[in-house]
Amino acid sequence: MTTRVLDTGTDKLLGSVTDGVATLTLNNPTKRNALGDEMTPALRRMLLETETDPDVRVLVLTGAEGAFCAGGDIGGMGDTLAGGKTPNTDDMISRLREAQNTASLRLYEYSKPTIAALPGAAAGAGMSIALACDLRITGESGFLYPAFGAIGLSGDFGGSWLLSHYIGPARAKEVYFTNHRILPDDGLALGLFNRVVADEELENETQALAQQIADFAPMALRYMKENHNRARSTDLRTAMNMEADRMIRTLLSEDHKEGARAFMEKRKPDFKGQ
Ligand SMILES: CC(C)(COP(=O)(O)OP(=O)(O)OC[C@H]1O[C@@H](n2cnc3c(N)ncnc32)[C@H](O)[C@@H]1OP(=O)(O)O)[C@@H](O)C(=O)NCCC(=O)NCCSC(=O)/C=C1/CC=CC=CO1
Repeated sequence: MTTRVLDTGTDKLLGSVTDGVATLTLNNPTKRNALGDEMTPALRRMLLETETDPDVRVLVLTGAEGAFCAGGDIGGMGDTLAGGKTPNTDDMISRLREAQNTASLRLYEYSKPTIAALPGAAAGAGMSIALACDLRITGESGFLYPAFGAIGLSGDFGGSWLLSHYIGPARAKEVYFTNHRILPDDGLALGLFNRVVADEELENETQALAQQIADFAPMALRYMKENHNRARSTDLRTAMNMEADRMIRTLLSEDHKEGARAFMEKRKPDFKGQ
């Protein structure tokens, strides 16, 4: 096992790569890892950097010291979105759109599998970011919590869209309207959590799952993700046409040849990402 530390440029975001798995840790524990002025641009940069890093096959996003992320920093997010100037609605909308696109949308469209690991609260934009990941694994102390309603806000970072798609609009609206905390067992039953594990097992279980996925062929994983993401916005015929297109591309790949050879030779395949 070899671990490479990533230079994120700030101690508000920690990063490392171990055997094909990049782990980014939101690190602002006195504020439950709220997104602040240093963390958000670092996250944006590291998502781009890890996506293009050929050593990275799976991304894990987590939080330090018992929380995932408490969303925007309540004390400072208005000023940040105003760019330190007198608030101007259009400018603030542009800045928020940019922030959402470079976090939630980037994660949703990230060309490699992503896993959110929740050691505690994923609240506000933190919940949205967790929902933008492909898989969610939570410790017993983890939960999803909109938080917006409690402070007079409507919601951002794609949480409304994602939750509505995952659990249906009526249930998603109720979660938002009543500011309901989705605890591990409920989240598991709703299909929002893939796994619930003991808090002390969260890191190991997440790395084991990530490692299992990282052993698969990167091109196949990328196309699987695209097939599933696009399925939401298309009809069956179009979805099957796109499946066929991606299937043939993987069929012609070196990794498929290696996979087929390994099957015949009754050994584990060694996928090179070609
Ligand atoms: C449910 C909680 C996340 C965790 O509850 P708990 O574990 O009981 O912890 P607390 O005692 O409440 O909090 C510990 C300390 O952390 C501070 N803190 C927590 N969240 C934030 C935050 N978001 N911003 C700033 N500081 C925060 C809290 O004040 C405590 O500090 P002290 O020890 O000094 O007292 C719970 O903390 C909670 O509900 N938090 C608020 C969630 C929330 O409303 N988030 C914002 C939603 S809006 C949003 O996300 C919007 C944007 C828009 C702009 C840009 C970027 C992103 O999002």
